[in-house]
Amino acid sequence: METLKSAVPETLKRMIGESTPSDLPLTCSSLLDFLLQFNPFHHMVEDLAEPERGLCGKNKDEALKLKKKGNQFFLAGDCANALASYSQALRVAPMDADDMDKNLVATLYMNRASVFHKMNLLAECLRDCDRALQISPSYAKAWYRRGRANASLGNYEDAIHDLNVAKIVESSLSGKRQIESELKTILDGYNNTINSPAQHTEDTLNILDESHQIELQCVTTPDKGRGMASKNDIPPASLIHTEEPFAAIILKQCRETHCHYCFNELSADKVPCTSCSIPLYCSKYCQLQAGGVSFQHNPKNHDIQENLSSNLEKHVAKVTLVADSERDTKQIPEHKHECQGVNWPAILPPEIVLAGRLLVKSIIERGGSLDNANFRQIVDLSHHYSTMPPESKLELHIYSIVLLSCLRYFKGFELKINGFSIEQVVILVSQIRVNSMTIVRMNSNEDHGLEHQFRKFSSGALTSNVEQVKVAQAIYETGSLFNHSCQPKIHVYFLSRTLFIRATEFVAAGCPLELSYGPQVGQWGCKDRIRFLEDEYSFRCHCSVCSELNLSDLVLNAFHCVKQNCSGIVFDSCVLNHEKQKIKHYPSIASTSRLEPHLKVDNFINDAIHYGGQDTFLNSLSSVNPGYCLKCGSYRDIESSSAAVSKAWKPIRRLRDALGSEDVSGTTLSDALKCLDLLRSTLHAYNKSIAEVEDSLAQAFCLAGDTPRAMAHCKASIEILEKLYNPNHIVIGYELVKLASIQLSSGESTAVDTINRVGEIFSRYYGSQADIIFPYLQFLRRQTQKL
Ligand SMILES: C[S@@+](CC[C@H](N)C(=O)[O-])C[C@H]1O[C@@H](n2cnc3c(N)ncnc32)[C@H](O)[C@@H]1O
Repeated sequence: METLKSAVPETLKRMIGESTPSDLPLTCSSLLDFLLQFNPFHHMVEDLAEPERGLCGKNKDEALKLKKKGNQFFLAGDCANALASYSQALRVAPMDADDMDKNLVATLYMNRASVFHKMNLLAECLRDCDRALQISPSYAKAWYRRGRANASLGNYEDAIHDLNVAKIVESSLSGKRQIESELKTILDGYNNTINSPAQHTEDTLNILDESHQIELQCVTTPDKGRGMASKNDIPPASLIHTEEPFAAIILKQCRETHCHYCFNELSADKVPCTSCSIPLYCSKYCQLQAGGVSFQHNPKNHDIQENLSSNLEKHVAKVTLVADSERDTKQIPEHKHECQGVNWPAILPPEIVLAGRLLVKSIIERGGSLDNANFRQIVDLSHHYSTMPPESKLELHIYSIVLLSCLRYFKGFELKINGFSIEQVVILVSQIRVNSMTIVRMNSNEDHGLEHQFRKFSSGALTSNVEQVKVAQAIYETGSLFNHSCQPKIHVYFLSRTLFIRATEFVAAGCPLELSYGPQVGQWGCKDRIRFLEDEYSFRCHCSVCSELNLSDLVLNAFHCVKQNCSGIVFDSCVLNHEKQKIKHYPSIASTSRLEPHLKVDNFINDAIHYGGQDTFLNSLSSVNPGYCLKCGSYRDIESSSAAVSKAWKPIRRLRDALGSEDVSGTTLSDALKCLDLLRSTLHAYNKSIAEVEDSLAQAFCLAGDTPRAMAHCKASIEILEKLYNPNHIVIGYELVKLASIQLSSGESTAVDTINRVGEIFSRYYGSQADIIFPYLQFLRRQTQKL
């Protein structure tokens, strides 16, 4: 890329750097003309797109080496390494390669099944046996292994069928004898079970959610362009929108850990792509959805069928034939055009590969090429091409030409490279930058212990969400029309690839439905939020809370009045100037009619600070200087106070490090307590830093087994959060989970109320899916039954 960038003549670079969307036909075709006569460009495209040069193809020799390694590990009893070697071998093994008269892939699945069996991972073992048998239906060892795994799972009828088929297809006498003895043991076990009373099986959780009749409409405002609103009132916790992505792509850091189609965590029996060595899937279903039916096995069922009873014949068909539901790909396979063993999907940035997916899908859907006279844009989404830095515009031009050149190697459709098609890709990537959503997953949580809950919720900054992993980037056509608010009333989450949007509060008909793209009120001050949105999303936030005064923005980073019994606020110059600017820019702040009750200054005047009314407050804010108390006018030296605060953070950081290593000494704890006193006397009572320190101290006392003090600090942090956020905010829910775990470990019955409140908060955000996304909620409820 650097070679191409530096080779572009300066005049062309400038032209591209200064271009607007209407200049694109010219800039794109000029750059194409230049690159076409520049040899390194052709070499680069060949390296990326020629299958013979690709490193992402299958490789039989490599697979055989890995298989051998796997066998050695297995024999030495090293299951973890055997598993890793077989999985890697599966990734590179060509689907049609044979190894000692057997299909290599089938053998590898079978070997991996043996490892799973040894590790007692029986469901994984069964799935791998099925995969081996779908390729080689007369694979005796796979039937035998399947039978034993089924027997261990108590599926005796299946086990007996499996072993009967194994006996028929096994060629050696000793093998047949071994199977017979196994069959006898299983039959004995089976006879015992049919004589014992039937077991009650639990109903699986019904995850269907309530569906309110909510009708959405697209509305346009001058400040934010198009946005979504509802035609009717929306009660809290209602599901307002679900959608599948138009196209999606896994992020590079999750390629080895998450399924490349559904983005859930990969299980141990992951399945590779059938034609290249890049994607990994959690199941055959995902593999087929993403890659399409690219490799057809021709299982020779008739080899064994003639010796089978009709019962066994049915059993063999059930196991070896891929179910139609799996084969039936509902959408255009996203990975198919990338799947040539070529390098470009692994090397180009994800947003460019995603643009390729969008482009291909849209060409196939329209059943033609890109040279359509009526063709405006691939998707109807907004972009900020004009405001991009010149360097980004140049990169975007080059990447678009490289992407189109790579896609031409795919034979599935016709693609011309010209000013028009390049322009389409440049705009498409610009749209992806503004509109793509990041799909996140909660970190898996196998340990449901109370202490673990506490630590899990304490990790990271207090107000950040529970450990979330960014797994994929996706374009949702309707989802992209939701604008941003720093105090949203709706919430986004994902299950597999599906987007869910739910109202967390009541939303009146006609009100904008806005979600949070980034930080919210209470997380960062207004100035920082605005800068973040400008840097990351290239727009100046015009949400209602950024144009109004609100308690969180005012107190989040404020100082305490020097008079300890005065509850006044003291601002530093930065915050004060910003808030004054707000008043200047938004004169309507002075009109109480725009103020909604929650967290607005109005409320907080009546609540804690008693400034004598909105007007008085606004007047004092406009006239006060940094360092002076807004209420009594006393002066605090902000410079020395800030220095004292940053000094106080040192012992707090030590405490956090100690918490990380779970070894908090008495001195560390008492130093941190002294710092808390200092922070409390220097910072405003609702300053978020105090809440964060209270939270760390709660954690430390929890670790030390001093639950009463842990509880007091946890409650103190909740008290502050309740001032910064609305009472049903998920951040308070997270903190309440910590409180509940402390209450439970000290046997307090108040835990029941806390957990009920947590349940209410979480269901506003996730509806009945809360229990699926946060399994520990059920765990906590179960713990209360022991009280
Ligand atoms: C994902 S799109 C939302 C739909 C977009 N308004 C449209 O007309 O297609 C994001 C863009 O909407 C605009 N936008 C969203 N929220 C905004 C806000 N709070 N203030 C100003 N502009 C906003 C910005 O231009 C942003 O880049």
